[in-house]
Amino acid sequence: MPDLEVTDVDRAGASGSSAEPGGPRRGVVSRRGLLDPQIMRVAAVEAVRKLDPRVQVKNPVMFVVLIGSVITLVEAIADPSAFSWAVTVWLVLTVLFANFAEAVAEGRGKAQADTLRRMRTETHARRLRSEGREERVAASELSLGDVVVCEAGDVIPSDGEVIEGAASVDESAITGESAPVIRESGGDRSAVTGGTRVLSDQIIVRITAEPGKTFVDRMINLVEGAKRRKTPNEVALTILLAALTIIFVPAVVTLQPFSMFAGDRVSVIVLIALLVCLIPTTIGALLSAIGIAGMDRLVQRNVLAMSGRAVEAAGDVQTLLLDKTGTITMGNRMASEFHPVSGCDEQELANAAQLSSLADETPEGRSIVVLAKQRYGLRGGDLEREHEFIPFSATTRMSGVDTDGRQIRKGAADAVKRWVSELGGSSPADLDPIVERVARAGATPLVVADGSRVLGVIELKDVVKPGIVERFAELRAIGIRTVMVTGDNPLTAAAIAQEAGVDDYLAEATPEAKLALIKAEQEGGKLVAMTGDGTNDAPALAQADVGVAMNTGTTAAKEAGNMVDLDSSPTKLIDIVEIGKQLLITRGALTTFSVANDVAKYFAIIPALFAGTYSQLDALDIMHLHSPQSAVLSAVIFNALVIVALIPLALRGVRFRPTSATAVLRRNVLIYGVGGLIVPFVFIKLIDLILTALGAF
Ligand SMILES: Nc1ncnc2c1ncn2[C@@H]1O[C@H](COP(=O)(O)OP(=O)(O)OP(=O)(O)O)[C@@H](O)[C@H]1O
Ligand SMILES: [K+]
Ligand SMILES: [Mg+2]
Repeated sequence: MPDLEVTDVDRAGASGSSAEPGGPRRGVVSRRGLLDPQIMRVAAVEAVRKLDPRVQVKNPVMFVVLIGSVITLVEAIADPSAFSWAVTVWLVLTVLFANFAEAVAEGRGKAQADTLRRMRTETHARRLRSEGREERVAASELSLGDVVVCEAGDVIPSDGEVIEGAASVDESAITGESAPVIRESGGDRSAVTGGTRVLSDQIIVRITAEPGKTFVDRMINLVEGAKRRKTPNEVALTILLAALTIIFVPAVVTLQPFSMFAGDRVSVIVLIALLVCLIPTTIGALLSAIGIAGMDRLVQRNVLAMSGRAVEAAGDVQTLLLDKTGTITMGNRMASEFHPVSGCDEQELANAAQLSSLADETPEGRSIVVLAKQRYGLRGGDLEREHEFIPFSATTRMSGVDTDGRQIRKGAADAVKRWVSELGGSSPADLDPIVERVARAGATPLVVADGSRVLGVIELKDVVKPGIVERFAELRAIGIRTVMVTGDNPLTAAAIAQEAGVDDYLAEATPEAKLALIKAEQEGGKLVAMTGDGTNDAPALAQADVGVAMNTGTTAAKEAGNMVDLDSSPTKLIDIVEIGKQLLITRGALTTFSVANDVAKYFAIIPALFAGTYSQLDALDIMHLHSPQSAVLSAVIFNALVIVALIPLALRGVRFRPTSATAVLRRNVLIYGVGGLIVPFVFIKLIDLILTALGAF
């Protein structure tokens, strides 16, 4: 049983200190920079491997370029010329550059996956047989429902739920946080992760993960992008890009009759080069890199996103729901005082409170036993008679014991008062003022009743996590409304809501009420994020568009959400929203740039190509490129190089400042649209000059 001393350690661990602006801590997160030479080397090899048509066919734009390069290759072999070979080489390079962009984006994740794999190897477990005997097995042999013992020094062999005991655990291998955290049976902090290490005491853990499906396994899949699927937005954009590609095929092919009419047949090579310049290769090449890099940026901030869709949704979130206990507050509510009503003394209240909590495995229940024991000694003897425990549930908001003809209950004030009146009792006049006083101070009042007789109130203290007010103000600045939802009473909720600076709160919320609130917001057309840690948050986490579970939370919560915050920081959503917005803006900006670019290329090359044929086009030939062949090749080279030039932007994301959506849009159209129109003219001319100087054409 944990005593009061460990609490301080625990607070340090659960404090979500990442909310502080101090240096980042890293667990499995790779420290490598995105453009690290090692990652670049691996990516260069990957880029060649990705030439596989089965890979390419998933990206219609680049697939067309690949087919084009095969055709020009055949032409170059059949009728060799410096021009045909040059175009062929640059078309292949175009595809390679696109592959390279994707491979670099994947690089850091692959490195992290390797680190995680090393962590997973060769752990042993002490499995408990049903007769109570212990046996040593390899961690990989553990299956769902097995029960294992872990002692100080042991690595926890797989994911599980603590069913007995409490221990301090070093989770730094996963979270990078060096302060130990408490893991204990009952309540919202019972989940343990395979690969973390027990530092003190002993716990009995029931395995909750099937072999090969542990948290670390999922993390490996995730950072490696092995199971990455296109998000609906990406699919939609890919279809649009494919459509643009298809439209350009006839547009290019019909150039042939024009030139034939003038008695000057355009070669297949030129037509293909032209087509590649016109289709949206820039965004086609960088689209998946942008998505992968977004997920990677989240991992860098210790957030694991299980779906790319959630990351995108985060960019548009308007409402954030947070649960109170464990998310906004530290979450170890400790009994700090007994307040008897008149006609009852403190010892009687403490004894009843203790009796009702002896089997209450929640942190609240245990802290009540500790406080009562400190003041009046242990009263376990009362339970030698027949008894039945009533466990706490988020729906009844009560717990207690039936023993020796007595029914003792403790719980939320309204719940216990209702129970008392159902038994024909009534609450004493001084109860409400006590409850109110405790609640107004931001503490949680638990009313204790022995049958129909109310004895008094237990005060449970909790502390708001530091630094939260400022961060909620930031959320407000980017237009997100914060709502605290809690099972606690309205007065406590109001006090904590004010202290934390949330915009709104919902009190006495059952799991169903939390779920209903999310649905209501969503029906209003809003995207909703939810942050929570408890099993009672799980339905809401599953329903939310962005469900962020605290890593300190229960397995149920972590499985229900679509993101896990390894730092368990309630304000991590600010980072998540920022990364989501950045992802959407980056994709939009590069799409704008890409399309503007293609339009510009059209007007840069066509006049050069036909100036000799149709002299009317001379007026349009503002660039005066050296020759038609030089014009085409310059455009192809520019088209390939622009992909390389934009890789850093695609990976890092365009800079994000918290401003309104219209301001962002205006800025992007200006920079990336107008820029996209001008840049090709400048660089194609430059490349043309270089080619001419080299005496190429
Ligand atoms: N072990 C317990 N025994 C009896 N009553 C409890 C116990 N733990 C909590 N309660 C009461 O039940 C209420 C609801 O608890 P619940 O865990 O659903 O929500 P919460 O943790 O207070 O809020 P949040 O949803 O913000 O985490 C608490 O506010 C408290 O009054
Ligand atoms: K293009
Ligand atoms: Mg909770």
